[in-house]
Amino acid sequence: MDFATADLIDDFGDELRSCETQFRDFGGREAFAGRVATVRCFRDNGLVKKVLASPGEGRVLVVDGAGSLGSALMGDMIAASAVAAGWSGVVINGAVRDVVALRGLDLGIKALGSNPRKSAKDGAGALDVPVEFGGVRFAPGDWLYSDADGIVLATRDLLA
Ligand SMILES: O=C([O-])CC(=O)C(=O)O
Repeated sequence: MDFATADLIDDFGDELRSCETQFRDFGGREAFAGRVATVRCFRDNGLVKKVLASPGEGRVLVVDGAGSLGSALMGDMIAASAVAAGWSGVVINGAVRDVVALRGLDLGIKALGSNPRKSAKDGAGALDVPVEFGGVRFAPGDWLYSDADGIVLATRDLLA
């Protein structure tokens, strides 16, 4: 997959949404793209764990953790299961942990920061609902493109 988000913005302009959140890159894959699946949760990663263990088919999981840095919503075990299941990337409006190990995984990972504390696993939250942060709405089925410059969203596959 060969793209730059800056070029996509130049080429497609107002058709695209771009996220204002200043994420950090934690994964071994700097550029990633795919259709969006979503989870909304708060300091509970039961749903994140379940979804990332199911077939990813090249998609990107967008997790709205309400911006909480109080506990990690993904660590190296869950991230490794995402690689094995064929996910392209994970965007987390929240924290991760096992930062050193995450760097070695062939997965795009953007998150706000890290916290060694783990989250609850009750599975509280919602699956495949539209979520909003950084001034943009992430809807299931959208196309997401992410690289070092940031994240852009489209309603269709811009690279097709
Ligand atoms: O289990 C968790 O909550 C997160 C974690 O540490 C992992 O994915 O390895």
